[in-house]
Amino acid sequence: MNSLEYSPIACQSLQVTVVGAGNVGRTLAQRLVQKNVANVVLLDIVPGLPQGIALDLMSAQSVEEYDNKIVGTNEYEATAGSDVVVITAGLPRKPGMSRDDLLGKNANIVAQAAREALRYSPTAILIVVTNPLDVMTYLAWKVTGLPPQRVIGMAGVLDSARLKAFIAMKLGACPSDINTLVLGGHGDLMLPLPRYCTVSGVPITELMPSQTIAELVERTRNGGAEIAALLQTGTAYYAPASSAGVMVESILRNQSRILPAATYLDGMYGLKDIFLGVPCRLGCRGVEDILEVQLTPEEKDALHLSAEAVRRNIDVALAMVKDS
Ligand SMILES: NC(=O)c1ccc[n+]([C@@H]2O[C@H](COP(=O)([O-])OP(=O)(O)OC[C@H]3O[C@@H](n4cnc5c(N)ncnc54)[C@H](O)[C@@H]3O)[C@@H](O)[C@H]2O)c1
Ligand SMILES: O=C(O)C[C@H](O)C(=O)O
Repeated sequence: MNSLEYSPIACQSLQVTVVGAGNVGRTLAQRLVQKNVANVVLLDIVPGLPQGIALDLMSAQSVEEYDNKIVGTNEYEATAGSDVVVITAGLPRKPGMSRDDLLGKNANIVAQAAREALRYSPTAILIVVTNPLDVMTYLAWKVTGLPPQRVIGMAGVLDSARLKAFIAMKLGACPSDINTLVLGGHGDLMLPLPRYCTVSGVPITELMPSQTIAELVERTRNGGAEIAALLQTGTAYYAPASSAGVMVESILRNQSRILPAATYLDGMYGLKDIFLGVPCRLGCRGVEDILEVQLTPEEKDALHLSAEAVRRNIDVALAMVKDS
């Protein structure tokens, strides 16, 4: 053979659209292609930005040895046929702001992104990352009219991972030996559950005094704000991108991983018509199951308090996008 003539093989690859090519979006895109999870279409409103990042990541292909491809675009048409859509578009908070302060800026961005992306990929599963997370996930579900199991918010994996990191640092343990569970909304009232946290199966309540556990719980609740204050410009993105990445992977590889995520509750945990973080089985149909863990009366009250904080903003968000 003296010439390189490739005959194209008709094959269909998995495709993920990532809306928003900022810190979280571009890092997620990198993770997905480097782990060979799927091809990625990276979309942003800024002309040239997603195209530049895509070209940079394609240039790393031979060095890092991955096969999946990434293209950048400003047009939703180019995202057609995606299996999963992840929305990371929107503003991050600045130090001193709460995530809820982003509602006014991000509601229309998320509503438009969800509608447009689903118009071109009508069978996709939608993962929302933009804050305020639980409200934006509800909004994306409402404006797309998708079955609720196909709309999922990313936060619980991140919050649980932060708690794992803090436990590992405190005990000098290996993070992958640690299991944690954080329920509720992705806000100041999230509910880390020490009773369900273990190191190689041993409850942390047997490994640390309650005062230390209380400090780690508080640090987890403030985990996002702690990083925002250190960075000064922007918020966390490596762990958020990793967290969204494992959710995408569990869906596309039908791994059935049980991961905490914002899902639609219709009676479970005594809550109705709300997206809130609880353990979900994620597979090829999206949320395949929701696990209802046993809660003490105090934990249940705390979960409901967190839900109320989310619920207060849902109507505000819906009113914002009503006429757009
Ligand atoms: N759920 C979580 O746990 C979690 C974790 C980290 C960040 N976040 C949130 O994710 C969002 C993004 O964070 P980031 O750090 O990547 O911000 P960033 O500012 O780095 O990136 C945001 C990107 O969105 C783009 N964008 C804005 N409007 C758009 C539109 N209409 N269509 C397409 N793209 C648009 C911007 O051009 C920018 O590139 C923020 O709201 C942040 O609070 C959530
Ligand atoms: O803290 C933020 O605003 C970003 C994100 O929600 C996080 O927890 O890192």
